[in-house]
Amino acid sequence: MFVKQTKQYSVGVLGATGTVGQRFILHLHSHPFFKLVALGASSRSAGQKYSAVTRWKQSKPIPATVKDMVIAECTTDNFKHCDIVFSGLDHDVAGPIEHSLRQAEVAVFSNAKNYRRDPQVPLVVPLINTDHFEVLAAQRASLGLNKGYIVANANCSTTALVVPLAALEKAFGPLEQVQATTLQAISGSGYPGLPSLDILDNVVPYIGSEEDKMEWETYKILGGMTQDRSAFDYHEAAPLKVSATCNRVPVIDGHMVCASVKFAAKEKPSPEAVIKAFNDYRCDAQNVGAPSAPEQVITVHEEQDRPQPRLDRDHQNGAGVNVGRVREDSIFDIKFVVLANNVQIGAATSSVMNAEVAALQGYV
Ligand SMILES: NC(=O)C1=CN([C@@H]2O[C@H](COP(=O)(O)OP(=O)(O)OC[C@H]3O[C@@H](n4cnc5c(N)ncnc54)[C@H](OP(=O)(O)O)[C@@H]3O)[C@@H](O)[C@H]2O)C=CC1
Ligand SMILES: N[C@@H](CC(=O)OP(=O)(O)O)C(=O)O
Repeated sequence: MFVKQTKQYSVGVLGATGTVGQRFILHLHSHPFFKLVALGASSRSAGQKYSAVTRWKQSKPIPATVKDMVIAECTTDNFKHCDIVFSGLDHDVAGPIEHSLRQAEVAVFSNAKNYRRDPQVPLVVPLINTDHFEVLAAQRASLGLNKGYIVANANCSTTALVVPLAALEKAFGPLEQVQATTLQAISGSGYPGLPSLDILDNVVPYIGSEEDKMEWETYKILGGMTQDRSAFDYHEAAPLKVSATCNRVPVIDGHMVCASVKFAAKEKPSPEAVIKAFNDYRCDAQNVGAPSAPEQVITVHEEQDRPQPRLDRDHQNGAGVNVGRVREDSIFDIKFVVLANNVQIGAATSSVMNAEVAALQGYV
């Protein structure tokens, strides 16, 4: 049941000074549902004005309503007055901070990896599986909570990959095998990222634990819940097998994934049918009117040399994904390239859109 949005929610941002945190600020400083009331970062930044300590790296200026806000330490007391907290915290510290805010009855929407594997925490890409919010009742019940919960969004490369996979499953049924090779932007590793002497004129064929995350997160996102909606049972996604190879490339923003897909059904769709399925794909975030939802979830580029990070990452404010080069694969069935803005739909936009849908569906 969808509830029409009438109220404004007080929201806070943890990790507000960071790469993801800065995107949160740009999304939230004038949002139709959310009023930004609290900012948190480390003790190095706490007690100081946002503009004084943040190494602001956005082309838009720090919003006037935010620049004089004073950063707080990420304690429960400092954020328990918020209805919603968005977390762009470093994973080294996110776990206990997010947990204690949930215990204080705050709805936490997190970018960090800490709770993604928790069987009662929905791992939600808002362009795909907001129906997984159904498990929140069980999460609250098992912790004795009325309002508090944690919703995680996915790893940025996983997000790029799973959106077209979800569209293919919806149109043509289960997938059997997926092989994915990434070309990931430097901003994925936060600020200041890799030293320029490591990444300029170079490709680094290793990103710690990224391949593992792409493989199992895909199962959880595309997989189902138990029948009673009390937990996720992502091993049910079998017989899907995902193999990922991850590379860091000298691009600032925008993760590209080259994917090859094998369908479970004997009948294989043509590239034309796959393009139609991508074009036709819609999601709940659009259907419920989430303000950050893109017009088009998957934009299919017809030019042979698109999508490209520099040209396409900001299409629709980076809220959808871009696909191109859809063609037959001589070993798998179909192959294509997908580009997603890692700091928008790969991070802050996902959290904000998740919270918008949660608010519209009465979960906040
Ligand atoms: N960059 C990306 O593309 C993506 C990132 N993520 C995840 O989002 C999270 C943030 O990433 P990103 O913005 O890139 O990281 P950054 O390193 O740019 O920012 C980290 C933030 O965490 C804060 N922080 C660090 N230590 C503490 C502490 N002890 N207590 C409180 N706050 C602290 C920092 O505050 P201070 O300035 O005071 O040090 C800063 O605000 C990570 O968990 C990351 O894995 C997820 C998807 C994509
Ligand atoms: N590891 C990703 C970014 C990231 O922070 O991922 P995660 O949220 O899964 O830790 C990258 O380097 O591009």
